[in-house]
Amino acid sequence: MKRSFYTRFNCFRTIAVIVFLSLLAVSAFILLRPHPVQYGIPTSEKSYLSPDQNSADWPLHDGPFNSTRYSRLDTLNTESITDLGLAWAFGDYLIRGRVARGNETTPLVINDIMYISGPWSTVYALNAKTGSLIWDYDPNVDGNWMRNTCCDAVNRGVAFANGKVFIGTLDGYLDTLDAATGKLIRRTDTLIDRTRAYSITGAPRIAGNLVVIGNGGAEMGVRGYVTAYDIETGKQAWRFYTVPGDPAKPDENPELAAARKTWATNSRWDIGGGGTVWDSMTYDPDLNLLYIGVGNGSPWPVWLRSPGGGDNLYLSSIVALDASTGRMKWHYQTTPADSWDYTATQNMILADLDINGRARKVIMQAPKNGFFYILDRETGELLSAEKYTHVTWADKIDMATGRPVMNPTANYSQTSQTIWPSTAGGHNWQPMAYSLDTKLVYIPVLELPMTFSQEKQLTYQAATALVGAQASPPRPGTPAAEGVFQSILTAWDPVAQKAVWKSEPRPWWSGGVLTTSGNLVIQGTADGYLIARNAQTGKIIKEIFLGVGIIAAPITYEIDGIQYLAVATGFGGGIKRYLPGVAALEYENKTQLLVFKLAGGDIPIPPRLVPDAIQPLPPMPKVTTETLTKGRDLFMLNCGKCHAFRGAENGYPNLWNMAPHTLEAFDEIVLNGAYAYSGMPQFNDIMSAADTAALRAFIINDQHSVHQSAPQPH
Ligand SMILES: O=C(O)c1cc(C(=O)O)c2c(n1)C(=O)C(=O)c1cc(C(=O)O)[nH]c1-2
Ligand SMILES: [Ca+2]
Repeated sequence: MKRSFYTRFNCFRTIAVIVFLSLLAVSAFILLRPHPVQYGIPTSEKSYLSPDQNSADWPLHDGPFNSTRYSRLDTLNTESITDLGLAWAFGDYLIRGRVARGNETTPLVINDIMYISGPWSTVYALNAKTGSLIWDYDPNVDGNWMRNTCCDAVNRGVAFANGKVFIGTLDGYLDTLDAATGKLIRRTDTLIDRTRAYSITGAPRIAGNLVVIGNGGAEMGVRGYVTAYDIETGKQAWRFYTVPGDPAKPDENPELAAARKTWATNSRWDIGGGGTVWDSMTYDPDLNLLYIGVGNGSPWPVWLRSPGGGDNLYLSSIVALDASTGRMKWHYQTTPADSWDYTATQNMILADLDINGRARKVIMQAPKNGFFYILDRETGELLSAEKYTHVTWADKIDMATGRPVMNPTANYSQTSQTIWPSTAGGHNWQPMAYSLDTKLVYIPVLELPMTFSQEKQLTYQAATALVGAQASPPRPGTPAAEGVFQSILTAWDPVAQKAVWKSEPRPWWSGGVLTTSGNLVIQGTADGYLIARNAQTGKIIKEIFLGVGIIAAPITYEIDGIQYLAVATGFGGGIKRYLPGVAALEYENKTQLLVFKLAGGDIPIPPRLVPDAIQPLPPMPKVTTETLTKGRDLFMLNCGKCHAFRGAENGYPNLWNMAPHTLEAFDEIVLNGAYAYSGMPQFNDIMSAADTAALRAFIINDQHSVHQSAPQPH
C-alpha cells in the first residue's frame, strides 16, 4: 500500500520527535550530571588519591596523594641531591611598596604550568620549566584591610579545577580566574558581615564539584564558618557555621543546636565565638567527606567567652562534613574549652594504617596543643593521641573519654601562668608531611612556652584585636626560658606514636615540609637554608644557603624527565619578632619563588641590610602619667600587632626610631591613612588627635628611657 503523504509526514514527525527527545535527554544529561572535575592530569592518571601511581604534577594544595605532601618522584634522591642548583627564580610580585613579609604559598603545578599566590592575595601563572610569567592578577585589596588581620597580609595558595583558578582574598572575596588568561570570571563575597574583622589567608579546596573556603579573624571577634560554591556557576551550595550564633535567632541546623548546649547562656555572643577555619581542609573523595580544621575561641579565655563554662563546640575541633550537603558527620574536639589559641587548623593527612592489628582509614593532625591525634576518618573515633612536643596544659589524653586530663596550671584566670606550647603552638600552619615509604610523619615542631595572663577589659570594638589575654614568651634568664624559640623537625612514627628522630634546633620558625620517594625530607628554615635530609635517619644531605628565611613548604614536580623543587621565600606571618639567627635580620627579606634542579646554577643571595641610622631623639614631651598610660594602652591595642614594642626587629617600621618627617606626618598617617596603600591603615574611626598625641608622647618618652645614651637634640 502506498503510504499517503500524511502517513509519511506522521512517520517523519514521529522520527523527528524521537530525535528531538533524544537530543533533549542527552543535553539534559550533559547539563545536569555532576560536573566532572579535571585536575589537569589525564583521567587515567587520577593519581591524586592513588599512591600506586606516579604523578608528575602537584595538582592540589596538600599534595598529589591523600594530603600527604609526599611525591613519588625520585630523580632527586639521597645521592643525586648533592648536585642541586637553581633552575629559575621568580621575583616580580605585584606588591609595589606594600608590606610583604611572609610568603606562604604552596605552588600548584598542572600540565607544566605553575600557579602561585603571593602576599596581598595576588596570583601568578608561570611556565613551570622556565619561570616566565604567563599572567598575573592583583585583586587590589584595600590596604586598610590590614586592620582586620592578625598575622600579616599572607596567602597560602590557590585551588585549580576545570580550567579555573580560585583565590581567597585578604578582604574576604573568592575570586575565580580563567586559568588560561588570568581574567576574572567571577567575584564572590564570602563574608556574612563586612563590618567584622574577617580575612582570608588560607587556600580554597576542591571537594567534588564544589570549591570551599573559610576565613580568619578569631583574634578579632568573629563567628567562624566555611562556604561551598559550585565550581561552574559560583552558586552557594552550603555554609557550615562552626559555632552557634545570636541566641535571639534560631540555630541554623541541629548540629549548632547541639553545640549551643556546650556554651553558657551568658556567653559573649557579641564577640562572635571564633572557630575560624583559616587554614586546613581536606577532602576524601571515597567517603565524600570534607574535613575542616576549626580554630580557637573569640576571646581566648573560656571564662570570659562562656562564663558559665562548657566545652564550646566546635572550637579547636576536626569536623567531618558531608561534602555535598555541608551537614556534619562527626566531630572531635582536640582542646575542649580552649583558652590558649590552641587551634586545630593544622594540616590533616589521610592514611591507611594498621592500628592494634586492624586496618584503619585514619586522619592525622598535630594541632597547636602539642598532641598528635589519630582518628578513624569514617567515624571520628579517637585511636590514639600522644605528645609530640613539650606540653604542660594537659598531662595526657584519656582514651576512655577521649578528653585531655587537664593540668591546673593551665588556668590563668587568677594568676598568670607559663604554659607549653605557646600561642604559636607545638606546630602551626607550616604543613607536616607523611612518607608512604618510611611511614613517618615529618612535623615542623615549635618548642616554646608562653606566659599567659588575663586582660581585664573586654569591650568589642570593630577591627581591633580582642583576645582577652596577654601571652608573652618568658623573660630570658628565667628557667622557663631555657630551650625556647626553637624549631625542630621531628620524624614521628604515627602507629607507635613516638619520635624516631629529631633534627638539631634551628631559629624560630622553620617552614613546612615535603617528603619524596627519593628518601628525602625537605624543609626551609628561618636562618635562610633549604635543607634536604635522609628521611629515614634525619641526616642532612644537602644544605643550600639562600640568605632569606622560608616559612612556606616546598613542592616537587617533573617536566620532560627533569625533577624540580620549588619553594617560596619571605619570612613573616604571625611572627612578632625576629629572633637572633633569623636571615631577615641581616639580608633583604626577599619575596620570591625559587626553583631548583640537578646541575642548576648559583643561588642569588639577597643584598645585605644596612642598619637604619639612629634618628636624633625629639625632646621629651611634657605630659601627665595618665597620657603616657593612655598612649601605651593605645599602642598595645592598635599598633603592637604589627610594630614591635621598643622597635624589636620584625620587618615592620621601627616606631622607636621614627624619622623626623614621619613624626611630623604622624596624624596624616595614623588618622588619615597617608600610607594606607602600603598596609598601614587609618584609625580615624576610633582615634582622635588627642589619642595620637598620647601615642606619640608614649613612644618618645619610652624611647628616651630605652636610649638614654642616644644623642640628645640640641
Ligand atoms: O584564629 C584565627 O582566625 C587565626 C587566623 C590566622 C590567619 O588567618 O593567618 C592565624 C591564626 N589565627 C593564628 O592563631 C596563628 O598562629 C597564625 C599564624 C599565621 C601565619 O600566617 O603565620 N596565621 C595565623
Ligand atoms: Ca588564632
